[in-house]
Amino acid sequence: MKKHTIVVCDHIHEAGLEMLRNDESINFIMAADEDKVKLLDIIAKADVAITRSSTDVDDKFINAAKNMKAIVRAGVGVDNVDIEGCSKEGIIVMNVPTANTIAAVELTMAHMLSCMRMFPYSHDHLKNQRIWKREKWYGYEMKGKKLGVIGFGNIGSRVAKRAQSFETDIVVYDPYIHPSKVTDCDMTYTKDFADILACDIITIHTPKNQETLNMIDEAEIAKMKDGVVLINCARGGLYNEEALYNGLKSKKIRFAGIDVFNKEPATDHPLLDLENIVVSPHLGANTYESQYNIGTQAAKNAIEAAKGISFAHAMNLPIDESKIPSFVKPFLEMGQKIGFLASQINKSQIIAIKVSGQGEISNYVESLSTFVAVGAMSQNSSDTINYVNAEFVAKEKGIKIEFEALNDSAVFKNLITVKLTTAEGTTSISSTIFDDGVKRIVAIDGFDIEVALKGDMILFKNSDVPGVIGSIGSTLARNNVNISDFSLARNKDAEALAVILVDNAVNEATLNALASLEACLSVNYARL
Ligand SMILES: NC(=O)C1=CN([C@@H]2O[C@H](COP(=O)(O)OP(=O)(O)OC[C@H]3O[C@@H](n4cnc5c(N)ncnc54)[C@H](O)[C@@H]3O)[C@@H](O)[C@H]2O)C=CC1
Ligand SMILES: O=C(O)CCC(=O)C(=O)O
Repeated sequence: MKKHTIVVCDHIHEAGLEMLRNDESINFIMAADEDKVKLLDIIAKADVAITRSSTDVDDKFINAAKNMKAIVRAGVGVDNVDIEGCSKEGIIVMNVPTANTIAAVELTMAHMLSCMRMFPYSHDHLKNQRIWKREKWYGYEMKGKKLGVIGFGNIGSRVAKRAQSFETDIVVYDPYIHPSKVTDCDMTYTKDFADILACDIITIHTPKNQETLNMIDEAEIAKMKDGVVLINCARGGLYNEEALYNGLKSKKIRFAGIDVFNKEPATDHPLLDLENIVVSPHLGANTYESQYNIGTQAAKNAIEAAKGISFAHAMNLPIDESKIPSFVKPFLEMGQKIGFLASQINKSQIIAIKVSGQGEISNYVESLSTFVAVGAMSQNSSDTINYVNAEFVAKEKGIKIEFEALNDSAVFKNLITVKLTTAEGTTSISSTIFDDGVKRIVAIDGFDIEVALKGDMILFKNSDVPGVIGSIGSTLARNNVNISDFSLARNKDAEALAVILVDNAVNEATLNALASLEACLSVNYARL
């Protein structure tokens, strides 16, 4: 079996490392403690890399990453990843967008309250200097103050909600959202940045890019209230650091809470010399819960990307995400998984891939076909297949990719059907996503079946005679395979198909034992 190499470039949670170690198809290399120059040699072998903010994905990294299919940024911000450079080399960039949201929100609140009450300073006075001087430590209340929130995404919106419970008035600036997202929460939405500058406390939660770099500079600080409090737990440089220093020094800015710096590590930064600043060394994501979530999600996404099953939260897709409604992306991911599944059921040389869409998803069937092709061609290919090169590789291999929009389904709001034709014949799989968000297969080769699209799956086709379910169950039990879900369907030709989800990997001997059951017509095994 060809092993896929995943290199972990920065520290992630042990649970994520364990997932990489335990997957027999993964060659896992831990390089978090390697010197960044040596790392360049190591990533030359990598199919996928997992990075955090300590590893810059720059031109040196990209040039060294000769085999790289994908990079998983184990966190949100991708400002240290050259996404355009990656796209040119066909490298998919993925992030883990919500796993550390709460950690970052709560750290922001800690900074805000620390600034309002100068808490770390009074703590230091008593604890380290043994001075009891209550009259020195008068702070301010959050109640009745105006908090300006720049960026109302996952983190900003939750910071705003938490501050609201302190009876703080919230003013939000985020030109990329619908104002009702803010006004529905009884907060004020503004398009005028001056309204933010007029607040008592300002916190920023945007990505760092050309538009947001130095968003708060000398001119903006000059327009602020005297005694304003500024918080930055997003990225260094969103507040110009020199302007921030000057504002704090002159006491125009009363206090600042800063988790992030333009250049990190920042142990020698002039801001650290000031006495009206609370700092932390980029700890936004540092909770046990968040690191567990990020580590395991990054590992799962890296494994799936290495195998070509899916590229969750890909940021450089061949389609403009801002032009597709949010319901489409999970269908694209599902399409890739279905392609991958079909290629495990029908293992011969691929001749054609046809994708049909019904419902609103039919408007996106061309993009869907690219995702299905990536999934289908990844299984038995020594090439690196991704969204960027899938069409080209298919053409080279003589694989025909077709797509069509069909009339709405009588049953499903949205339905996609993938037909994979190989030298052995055609396999057809239909799938949908129900309102609960779970991706489900609803038909395989004409059998109407309902089964979740995940995990280890045995597809057992048999003549529809009594006693088959029992003998499948006892064969699996004898081979220590635990069934987690069993779905059964029949067709009009007196045949039945069982799709059995199992808890652990199934070996060749077990599959042979199933194949030898009297009524068996075929057995297939797929791993998603
Ligand atoms: N300190 C830390 O350890 C952490 C820092 N972060 C940083 O926080 C940032 C925000 O994270 P999330 O809320 O999860 O991202 P998100 O993508 O959910 O939200 C970002 C929001 O900023 C808005 N935005 C973009 N450009 C803007 C502009 N010019 N003006 C106003 N709003 C603008 C977007 O419309 C979006 O609503 C990340 O990009 C990352 O850099 C995230 C996690 C941990
Ligand atoms: O894990 C990290 O590198 C810090 C988290 C962070 O800054 C992010 O997720 O954007």
